[in-house]
Amino acid sequence: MTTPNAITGLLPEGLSDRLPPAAEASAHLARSVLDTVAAHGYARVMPPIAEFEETLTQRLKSARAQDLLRAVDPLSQRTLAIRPDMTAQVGRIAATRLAAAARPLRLSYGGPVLKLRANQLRPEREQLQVGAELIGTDSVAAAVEIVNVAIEALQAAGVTGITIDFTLPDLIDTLAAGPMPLSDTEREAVRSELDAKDAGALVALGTGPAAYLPLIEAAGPFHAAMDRLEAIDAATGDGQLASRIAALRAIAKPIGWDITLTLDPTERHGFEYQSWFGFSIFAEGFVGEIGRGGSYAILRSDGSEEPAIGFSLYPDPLIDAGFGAMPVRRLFLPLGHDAARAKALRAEGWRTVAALSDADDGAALGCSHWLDGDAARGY
Ligand SMILES: N[C@@H](Cc1c[nH]c[nH+]1)C(=O)O
Repeated sequence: MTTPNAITGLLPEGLSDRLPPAAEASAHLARSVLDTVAAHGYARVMPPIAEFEETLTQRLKSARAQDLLRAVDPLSQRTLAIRPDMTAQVGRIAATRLAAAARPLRLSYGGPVLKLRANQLRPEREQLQVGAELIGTDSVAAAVEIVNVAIEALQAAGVTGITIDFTLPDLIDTLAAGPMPLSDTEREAVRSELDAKDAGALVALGTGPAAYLPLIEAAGPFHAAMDRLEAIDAATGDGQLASRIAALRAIAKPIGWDITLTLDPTERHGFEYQSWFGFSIFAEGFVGEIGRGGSYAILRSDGSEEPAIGFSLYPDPLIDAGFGAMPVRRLFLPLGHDAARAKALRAEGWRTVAALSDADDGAALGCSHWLDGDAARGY
């Protein structure tokens, strides 16, 4: 007979517990990011963990029905989904309950999100997401603010070796509809070959698709890649890209020398609903992105669109690596200790662990010190 999960404590794949001290480090890191964005005027919202499936998937322009963890709600008889991303929820709040609030509207959020499938880079399906959204504009000034607040939030949390990889999520669509025409099927094929950076396969698609070949080269360290992108724009003789190029340069300009900038103009992995501008955030020593952001459009109930821009951080790998950990001083209080002295020590930042019986062992309970009369003594 197999043991029921209720007894083994087995959790579903990709879901796990955070134990001490990582659970507290996680809360501390999230607090640090939220405090940084709050200092820049972003006010926190707390959307629910689940909502009607269509409100999660239809609020942002170009968002496709995603892989969602769904359940039929016995109360409403409607399909609910657990949020895989909070940006659409913030968009819903901005478009409905905060529709009359002054723009630009700055909102922040933090909480768990659930991805239906884990990937090899991130086996966890539940992830902490902390971010900020600037609603009412997706101007260059807004992009400068969002990128810099994201960097500041990570730096305040102690992260170093940050790389920002810029992308132009709707670049292929813009070029295909203008100077470098493609049919719909060609466009999909060009996208996947550019994703794979497969020059041979791109050329084999025909002359229309082959025109996109130079874009493979326009990836890498920011300034060199930007020069190549400019050359592509000049060669198509169209200047369609000129405003995007100028915008990217303006966004890059105020970013500190200690941040590495790269450009991957056709990167679209993870940029499902972002429009003219997107960026991924990497940190040295971590595989895969630790954050992502960009411009997008929120659909209002009357069918009109509102521009917005924001970023989300996924700090779990940072927490696993020890970021957010706080040095704590734990003080064991033996039976019969001086309660007033213990209270005073707590006010000084000590964490106290009071004995409940003679059998309690402070050192075994993780205390570094014990209260001996008035004094804290090390074990
Ligand atoms: N929520 C997006 C990033 C984003 C925030 N705002 C705009 N884009 C993500 O997690 O991929």
